[in-house]
Amino acid sequence: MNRIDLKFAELKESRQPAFIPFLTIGDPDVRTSIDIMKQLETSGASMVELGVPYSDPLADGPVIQRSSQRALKHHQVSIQDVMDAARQARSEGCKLPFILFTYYNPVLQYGLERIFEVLKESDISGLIIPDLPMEEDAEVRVLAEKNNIHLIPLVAPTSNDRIKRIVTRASGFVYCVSSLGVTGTRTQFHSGIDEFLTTVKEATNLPIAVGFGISTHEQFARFSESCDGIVVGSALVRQVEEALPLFEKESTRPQALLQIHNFVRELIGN
Ligand SMILES: O=P(O)(O)OC[C@@H](O)[C@@H](O)c1c[nH]c2ccccc12
Repeated sequence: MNRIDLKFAELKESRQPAFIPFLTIGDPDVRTSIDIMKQLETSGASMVELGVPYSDPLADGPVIQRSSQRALKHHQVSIQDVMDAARQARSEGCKLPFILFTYYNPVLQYGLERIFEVLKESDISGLIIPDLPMEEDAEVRVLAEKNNIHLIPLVAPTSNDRIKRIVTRASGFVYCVSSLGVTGTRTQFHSGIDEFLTTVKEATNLPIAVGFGISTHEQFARFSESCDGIVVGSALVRQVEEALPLFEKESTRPQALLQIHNFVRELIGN
């Protein structure tokens, strides 16, 4: 058990879905990311995916690609910087369960043994590595289990007979990708999305979360029926992008955070 399990159990009691935002840490700077993390908690987030900016985000659409470029424009934002940001947010009272979101290359460079020790020290409860295939995840899974960190797998509508194998090794929750292709807001999802979600739900006792393309309350409500959690990245990152000029001046930062608050309230329903 860790913060992620406790949060899902709490939400199950109140029959509410988890709202799981994704944020590129360091966009536009780490201090602002920490302020946004705290705002997200106030506004109703259940846990948060802390994105490590990456120069080659293959699975990301234009909004998150731009966000990574902004974060990396002025300075390197490493896995260590993101874990330090998580510690800082925690020390400032943020109680959200944290999920480190990173591509595999930076993990290998950081060091597999070391990353799990520091994740644990940083009170980060989950890890998502979108480009780590199940066939290569044995060593990572062993270290994750040893450190009580959930290695959260992604399953796609095309996973088909792999779904069973992926979910039997899952931990924390299963991240169901709603559509094929890259991240980014969408008006429609994969044609067999509902059957896909049912298949995953039937294959595991773990909570299932859905992500990719969700940006409106109507979409959020629709998936609240069949999923235990809903991930929203690009639509939120877009809000950060639009609020950049307000974040730049101390006097207008509260207005920037209020814009993010209003977006979240509209998305998840007041
Ligand atoms: O951005 P969207 O369409 O709301 O999807 C969530 C997504 O951003 C987040 O979970 C994520 C960011 N980068 C990724 C790469 C692969 C899979 C998922 C992700």
